[in-house]
Amino acid sequence: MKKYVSKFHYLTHDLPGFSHIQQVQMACSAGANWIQYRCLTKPEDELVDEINEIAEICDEWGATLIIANHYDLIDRVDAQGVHIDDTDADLPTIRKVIGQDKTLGVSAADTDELLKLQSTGVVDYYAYGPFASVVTEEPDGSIPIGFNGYRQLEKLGIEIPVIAVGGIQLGDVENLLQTGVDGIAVSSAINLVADPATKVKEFYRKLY
Ligand SMILES: Cc1ncc(COP(=O)(O)OP(=O)(O)O)c(N)n1
Ligand SMILES: Cc1nc(C(=O)O)sc1CCOP(=O)(O)O
Ligand SMILES: [Mg+2]
Repeated sequence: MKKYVSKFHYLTHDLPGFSHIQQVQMACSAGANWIQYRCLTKPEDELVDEINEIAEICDEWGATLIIANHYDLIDRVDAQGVHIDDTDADLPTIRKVIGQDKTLGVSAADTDELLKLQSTGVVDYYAYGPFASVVTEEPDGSIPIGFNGYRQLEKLGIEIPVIAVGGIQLGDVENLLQTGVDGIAVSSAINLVADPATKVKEFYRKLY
């Protein structure tokens, strides 16, 4: 079943002084229609309450909510889907757990991983990157793929939406779209600036 996948994925981040709930309120009120809750610090019981609070905000604004990694929580939260950052995860099992109606996104760092994911037949979109270096992470040896990395995709016969991710700045958007990617995912370029809501609006103006 083909599912709608937005051209713009806003990702929350664990930040002092700017909670996930505040981030989602900011993004939705600035017009974001696709929110990924990406919390790497809280225990599961706290996650459920926070996700459901965030789900209410998303409902109010008509935004889609995706949760990062915690697919086992899908029956306890009001979210449209999950994003899995481990390419080696057992994706057919995850699909069985979440069901056919939920959206399943997965991260990939090279073309072999993209093709491997495609062969599973259970993924709705790929997040492919990093496009550039990710300022919020320790270097993990992954090589930024740059514009050329996305241009190679046409030859591969990838049929599922590809979302560019990792180190994307506003000024990269036009050139990224020209490579043929279906959308972009952004966290730091919004969450770490003085006026994140204005930045969300600027990303939307570039994308639509
Ligand atoms: C849309 C989207 N893209 C990427 C990620 C997470 O990034 P990744 O590098 O795959 O995972 P970490 O190891 O950094 O957690 C995401 N959550 N969503
Ligand atoms: C957390 C994360 N890691 C990525 C990787 O490719 O390793 S992409 C990503 C999502 C956010 O990226 P940004 O903050 O640069 O927008
Ligand atoms: Mg990463």
